[in-house]
Amino acid sequence: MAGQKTAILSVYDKTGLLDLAKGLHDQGVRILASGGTAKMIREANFPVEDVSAITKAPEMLGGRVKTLHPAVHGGILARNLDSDSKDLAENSIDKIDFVVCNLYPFSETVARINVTIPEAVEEIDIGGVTLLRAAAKNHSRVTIISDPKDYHDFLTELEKDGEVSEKSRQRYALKAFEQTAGYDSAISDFFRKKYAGEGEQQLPLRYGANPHQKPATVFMQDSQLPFKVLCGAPGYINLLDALNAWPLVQELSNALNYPAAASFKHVSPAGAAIGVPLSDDERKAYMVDDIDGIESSGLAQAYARARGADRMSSFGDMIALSHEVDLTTAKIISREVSDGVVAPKYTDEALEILKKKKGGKYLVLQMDPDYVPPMEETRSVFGVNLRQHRNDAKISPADTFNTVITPKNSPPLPESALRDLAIATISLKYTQSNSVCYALNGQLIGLGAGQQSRIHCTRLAGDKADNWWMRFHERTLSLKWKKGTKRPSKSNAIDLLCSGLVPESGIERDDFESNFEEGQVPQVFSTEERKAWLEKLKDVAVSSDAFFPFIDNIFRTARSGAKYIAAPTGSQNDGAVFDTAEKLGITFVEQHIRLFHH
Ligand SMILES: NC(=O)c1ncn([C@@H]2O[C@H](COP(=O)(O)O)[C@@H](O)[C@H]2O)c1NC=O
Repeated sequence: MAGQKTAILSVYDKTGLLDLAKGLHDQGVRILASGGTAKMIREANFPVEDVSAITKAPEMLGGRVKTLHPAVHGGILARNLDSDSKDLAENSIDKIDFVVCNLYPFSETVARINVTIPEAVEEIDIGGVTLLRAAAKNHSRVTIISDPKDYHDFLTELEKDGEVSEKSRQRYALKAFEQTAGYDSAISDFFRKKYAGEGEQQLPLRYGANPHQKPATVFMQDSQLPFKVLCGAPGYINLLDALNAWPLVQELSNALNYPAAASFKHVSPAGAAIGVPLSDDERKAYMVDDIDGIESSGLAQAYARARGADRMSSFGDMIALSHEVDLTTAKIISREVSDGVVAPKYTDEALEILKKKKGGKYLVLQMDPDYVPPMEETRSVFGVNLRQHRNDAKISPADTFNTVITPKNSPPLPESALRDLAIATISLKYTQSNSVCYALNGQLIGLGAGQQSRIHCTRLAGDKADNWWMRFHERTLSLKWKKGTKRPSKSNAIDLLCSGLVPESGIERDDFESNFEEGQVPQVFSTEERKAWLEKLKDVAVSSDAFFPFIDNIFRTARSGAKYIAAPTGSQNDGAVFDTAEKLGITFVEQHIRLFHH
């Protein structure tokens, strides 16, 4: 019939099929359908032709080939071009105007327990995906309906206007493209689990963020994982830590030309540092004074500093190291409570030590140092996808801290200040926001992460910096431990002493005292002693991941020896913030890039 439109129907889910067939018939549309679809329409007494009426070929191979034929796809893909019309005419093919198709239930099938590969294979829809993609490709002329929920609106529009608008065709085409994309990704997910070597492109994880969150997995879509597991079995949070800690040390090392280390907990650094040589007091405070050869290993000194920044928070850390792990560094790690380490390389002897840790369960990851992540990063939260350009802002001591706001006519910042500002700022780039970081001597000394208010970050980081500094007080350095006191207990007792929280009496006091030799329990610090010692903390560099909204932050940093502050500007209170810094003798540098991280 001249001018008659043609629809091809091939649906697994036959919901609403008869209403659709009736509606199409009422509009004078010629209906072609594949086997089961045609059968159902025919049994309801609506006119329908088998696809074989145009293909002149039977369905074959048990349904593997039904609609895969030039008579179908020529009819769908032909444009309104003379050359296409000529091709169709020469091959006696009619144009198809509407395609209605939904696919074999692959996801539902593979979700069944114990599904076999042959069962899954038979559920891979070929002809349907081809129908969807061909019709969606040619949506400038063809309408593709892939969702039974759209039958009603489609028919209503057809009845009203006698055709489907361009806008509707675009919307339906997009839906079809999304469906084929989702379908293909379900298929590749299934076969990745079956065929990709474990640890190559994918890796099952013990569980997700919590033990009841199973299953959990890590995978790459079209390439190998950028790390190898040399020992242990990573958990979900281990990998979140490792994949934040690794770029942090890589950036630190590249920016400052030193080996770098980070000690991560819950996706924020507890410590980060470069391998600046350690003083005798630092070796004592960081509990590495008995490590032979530490002075000749930059990496070991970097980790001693990173771990030493906040020993309590580093308990059970995920470590990142920028360079090949040597014996000295492995020795330091081997006696700390730690969950795992990521590094580009390990010497044989270092690896041997690490593999023995935690009864052979210590996580050792080898990172590909040449791995470059894609510029776009996507995550899904509550079923909703979020995509952004990666934070590829480059922070360097030479270029990032040149806009000195106060004092006016400031001389150039000393190299040590530029180094420490860079360490603090690069650390913030990989710290959960809000965040403020204090740094000195090539290492982070106090970090306030994940607070909703900036002053709470500034206080938390400042209190940690104070605590760190109290650990260098002579009394702390010369504590007399009871024989057998374990390193974590020492760190806890030191933390209590240094933060001024030792109670006067009671079982907590008894517990504190139990760490020391008889008659050697340290005096707590008096208010005057604390004040006098903290006044000696100087030249501290402070960085903030966003502007300071109030001057209280500046007051707080000054109490912990701040001499340099780098922060973005843009607050209504900028003027007051700068003035306060100037009054307190602090050099305030504008750092132009906001560094929120989540
Ligand atoms: N092989 C083919 O040519 C083919 N053409 C369409 N299908 C699918 O067959 C199903 C409909 O089959 P039936 O009409 O026989 O119930 C639809 O899910 C459709 O996506 C096919 N099946 C698999 O690829």
